[in-house]
Amino acid sequence: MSFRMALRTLSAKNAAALDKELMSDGAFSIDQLMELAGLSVSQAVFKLQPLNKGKRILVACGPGNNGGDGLVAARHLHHYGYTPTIYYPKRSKSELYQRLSKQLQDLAIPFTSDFPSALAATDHVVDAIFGFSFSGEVREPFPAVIEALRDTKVPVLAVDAPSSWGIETGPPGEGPGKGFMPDALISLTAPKPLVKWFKGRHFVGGRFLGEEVAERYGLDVPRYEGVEQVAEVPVEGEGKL
Ligand SMILES: NC(=O)C1=CN([C@@H]2O[C@H](COP(=O)(O)OP(=O)(O)OC[C@H]3O[C@@H](n4cnc5c(N)ncnc54)[C@H](O)[C@@H]3O)[C@@H](O)[C@H]2O)[C@@H](O)CC1
Ligand SMILES: [K+]
Repeated sequence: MSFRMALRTLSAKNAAALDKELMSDGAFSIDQLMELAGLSVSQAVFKLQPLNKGKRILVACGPGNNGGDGLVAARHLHHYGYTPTIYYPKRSKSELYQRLSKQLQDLAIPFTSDFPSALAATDHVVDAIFGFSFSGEVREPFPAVIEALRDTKVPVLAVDAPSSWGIETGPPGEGPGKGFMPDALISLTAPKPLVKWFKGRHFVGGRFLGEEVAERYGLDVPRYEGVEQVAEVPVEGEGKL
């Protein structure tokens, strides 16, 4: 395979443990981590879809923290000059999500319940449906959404994982996600084992990991340039992160 670099990966179990540790011993709040994760996602969009190539960004959000990253990214994208639209069919009732949604509403960012129409009228899609806690068969209302993402010609950026892929096992052999290969992926904190099957542009974001924690979890901290919140994983032979 020509693409994958030797960045060490983080299993779903360790990703959850690391999150927990950052929010206990690490003294981070979920809001902070999500803000930094979403900021990274917005910067990956900026690299993939410069403003002069089309400003309409459809952000598909799932019910968990992966969806939260999408909500945060949409807010940043608005401030960069994009026109985001949110598809968020299973809204979390938690206070954090209500605040993130309110912030978007105050910016007059539209929420849609008609995913196919929104997809037909966008320049880029952010797949923030499921991340490292996805398991089992895709439940309603998401199968049709995953199928639409699989079949669309609009470029798709997946957040942390292509939604419906197994975190350790990669592309599903059946179901709506069979054959789904997003154009780009942004891994948060560290790539998950599924990256070994991913073909496309690959970024790492979530610039909050210190060397000591990274070492303990057996991870590499990517070489972020200057103020960048994302680092692109180079094609093998093009240099090392
Ligand atoms: N340390 C990090 O890297 C950070 C990661 N964050 C994000 O948090 C994500 C993980 O968030 P969560 O643990 O909340 O989980 P996810 O957002 O991955 O998904 C969990 C949600 O999806 C639902 N779900 C799971 N399997 C399903 C299925 N088969 N069909 C339908 N619904 C299903 C669950 O009921 C739950 O509501 C990461 O992937 C990343 O995007 C950030 O928000 C914070 C910092
Ligand atoms: K995703």
